[in-house]
Amino acid sequence: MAKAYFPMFVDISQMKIIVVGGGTIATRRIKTLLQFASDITVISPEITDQLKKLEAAGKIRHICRTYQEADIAEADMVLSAADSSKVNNQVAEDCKKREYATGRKILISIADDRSKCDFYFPSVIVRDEVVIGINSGGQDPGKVKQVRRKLEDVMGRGDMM
Ligand SMILES: C[C@@]1(CC(=O)O)C2=NC(=C\c3[nH]c(c(CCC(=O)O)c3CC(=O)O)Cc3[nH]c(c(CC(=O)O)c3CCC(=O)O)/C=C3\N/C(=C\2)[C@@H](CCC(=O)O)[C@]3(C)CC(=O)O)/[C@H]1CCC(=O)O
Ligand SMILES: NC(=O)c1ccc[n+]([C@@H]2O[C@H](COP(=O)([O-])OP(=O)(O)OC[C@H]3O[C@@H](n4cnc5c(N)ncnc54)[C@H](O)[C@@H]3O)[C@@H](O)[C@H]2O)c1
Repeated sequence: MAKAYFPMFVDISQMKIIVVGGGTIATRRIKTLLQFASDITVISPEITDQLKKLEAAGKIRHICRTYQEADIAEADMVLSAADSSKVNNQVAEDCKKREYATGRKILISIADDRSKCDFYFPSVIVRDEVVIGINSGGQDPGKVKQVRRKLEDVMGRGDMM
């Protein structure tokens, strides 16, 4: 592997998480995050039916409009998964600007540009008290998905995946 990333298991249960975009990728990641976090706000003019259900169940908040800079002001973690590299890029820049102004770290993941990610969103399997995170250092997310499926075949599929 060219550059392997260390799998650091972090407590995100108290983190304020902002997700920009409410499409396929945002939905997949929010479903993963909900196993570990509860303060998740989605900023998006449109969201998937699955996200609508999660909002109706009180699991997430939804702000129904396009992204604005102020949205990331209090965030601990920001995921940007809009279908516009201009928007995703703007989110990354605003987070860096905010970090510089406050000296407070914001963990950033930008879905269409690995070079702007502070961390890589892992593929996750949770079985009882065991959490497995899979990652390819940004090299091959498709292979990561294959490995996750093979592991699930061996372990049996959980309810969440
Ligand atoms: C693990 C998983 C978690 C999740 O997303 O939940 C994940 N990607 C998954 C799937 C997937 N991603 C892509 C495809 C279609 C192509 C293919 O088949 O290969 C598929 C397959 C599919 O969707 O079926 C394309 C893609 N991915 C990235 C870029 C941009 C770039 O590389 O710069 C592009 C081009 C996008 C474009 O077109 O613009 C970037 C990232 N994707 C990451 C995570 C981070 C690195 C993790 C690692 O490498 O280990 C990283 C760097 C950053 C981040 O986003 O945090 C999830 C599998 C979950 C599961 O199924 O278990
Ligand atoms: N990292 C990965 O695993 C991976 C895999 C495939 C695609 N991608 C990339 O992820 C991004 C999203 O893909 P998708 O399939 O979820 O797209 P999608 O079309 O399903 O969803 C895009 C969402 O962004 C929202 N949006 C658009 N403009 C916005 C704005 N200004 N502010 C807030 N929200 C806005 C839309 O309303 C929609 O909800 C794309 O850039 C794609 O290239 C990443």
